[in-house]
Amino acid sequence: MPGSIYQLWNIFMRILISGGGTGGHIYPALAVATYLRDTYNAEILYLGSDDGLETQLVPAAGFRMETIKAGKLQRYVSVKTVKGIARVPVGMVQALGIVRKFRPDATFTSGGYVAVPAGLASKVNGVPLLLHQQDVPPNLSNKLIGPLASRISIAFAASQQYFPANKTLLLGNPIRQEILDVRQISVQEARKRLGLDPELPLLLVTGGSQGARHLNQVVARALPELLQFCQVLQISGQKLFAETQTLAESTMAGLEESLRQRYRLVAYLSDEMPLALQASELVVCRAGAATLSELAVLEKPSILVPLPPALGSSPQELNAETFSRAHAAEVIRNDALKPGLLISRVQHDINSASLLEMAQALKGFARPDATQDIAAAVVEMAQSKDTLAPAHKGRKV
Ligand SMILES: CC(=O)N[C@H]1[C@@H](OP(=O)(O)OP(=O)(O)OC[C@H]2O[C@@H](n3ccc(=O)[nH]c3=O)[C@H](O)[C@@H]2O)O[C@H](CO)[C@@H](O)[C@@H]1O
Repeated sequence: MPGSIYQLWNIFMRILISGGGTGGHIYPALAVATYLRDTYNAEILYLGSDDGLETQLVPAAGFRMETIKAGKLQRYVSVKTVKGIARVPVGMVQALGIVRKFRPDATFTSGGYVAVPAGLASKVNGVPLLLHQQDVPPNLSNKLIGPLASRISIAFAASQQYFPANKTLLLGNPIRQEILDVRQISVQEARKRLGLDPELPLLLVTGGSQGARHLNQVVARALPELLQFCQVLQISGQKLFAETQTLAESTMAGLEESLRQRYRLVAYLSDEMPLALQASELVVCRAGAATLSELAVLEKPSILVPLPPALGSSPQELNAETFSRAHAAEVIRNDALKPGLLISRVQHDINSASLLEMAQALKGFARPDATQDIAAAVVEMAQSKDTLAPAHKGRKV
């Protein structure tokens, strides 16, 4: 509890935060950093890669940042791999210097290759490290620095199998406040605020922060049938907007205007994303960790089309499997997704008790307090400086 004496003490608390690469790694780190700063008055330094998305997002969020040369960790060999390896020792030396100078009381990392030198440099300097695992299976950087961590926070219980039980805490993924707040608004009201029909079921389609081409195309082809019984809000992803629009216009060409009105295509939603999730009856999406955590908190049933591992090293199939095994979501494999199958599944779900069943099962995955719980665990580590201090909530799994 951050009382006044604590806050006085906390003026002197310094926390190093690191995580990079995709928004999927940076946003949770920023959520925890913001909570630590605003609630515990902690001094934050963000350690990022000099060529990552964090160079834009972190200063925009108002945090001090130091950057290093972090090598990209790839499981295959290419020119990039060699260049990446060459950057590793340089980045390590830079990280060591930054940690020595800042002298943090604790470090929090949320994945991405920059987390490796941040974690190593913290360990070398005796700084306790809390490492956050967002997806069900650990990513490469977390596999590398997992053994150095004092604590590991996991988002889903299924991750427990990858880490030692005595230092693992099931705390969930940080979720932005706007998503938590939108629970106060009814589904009908959310649709109204988006200018949609308040009474017609809404199918939300999202391929994660970048969009998913195959998902976009299958949905666009299914529109003439889907629009007979629901309205569709499709988020294509910035780069895929034009091609999705062209396809959707051609498949809807013969449809009467009243049905065409039921379709809305956008490239990306920023402030309106929480409303769009809350307005939906069913979501068709990839199985990224942040998306799944948001669906759980809002109890939104979904048909998950996980990104297949062949397109990179995707943890999404395991994420999706975890949800479907608990009946918290349905799964269609990427290569099995065809317009006919999508139409029949959506039609069946919208008119059946399976939506209620999924909503009920999602409660088991919902962790609305993740940000504050993770922040509290970081503070506890910082205060005790004990690398294996007892869990603040005793929620070890
Ligand atoms: C291709 C890839 O590498 N994907 C990974 C990436 O996913 P990605 O970066 O796509 O992250 P997620 O799907 O987990 O989350 C997407 C986030 O973007 C938000 N959003 C999305 C669309 C939109 O229009 N507006 C908006 O605000 C969602 O609300 C959510 O908060 O990081 C995740 C978390 O480590 C991993 O699980 C994914 O496997």
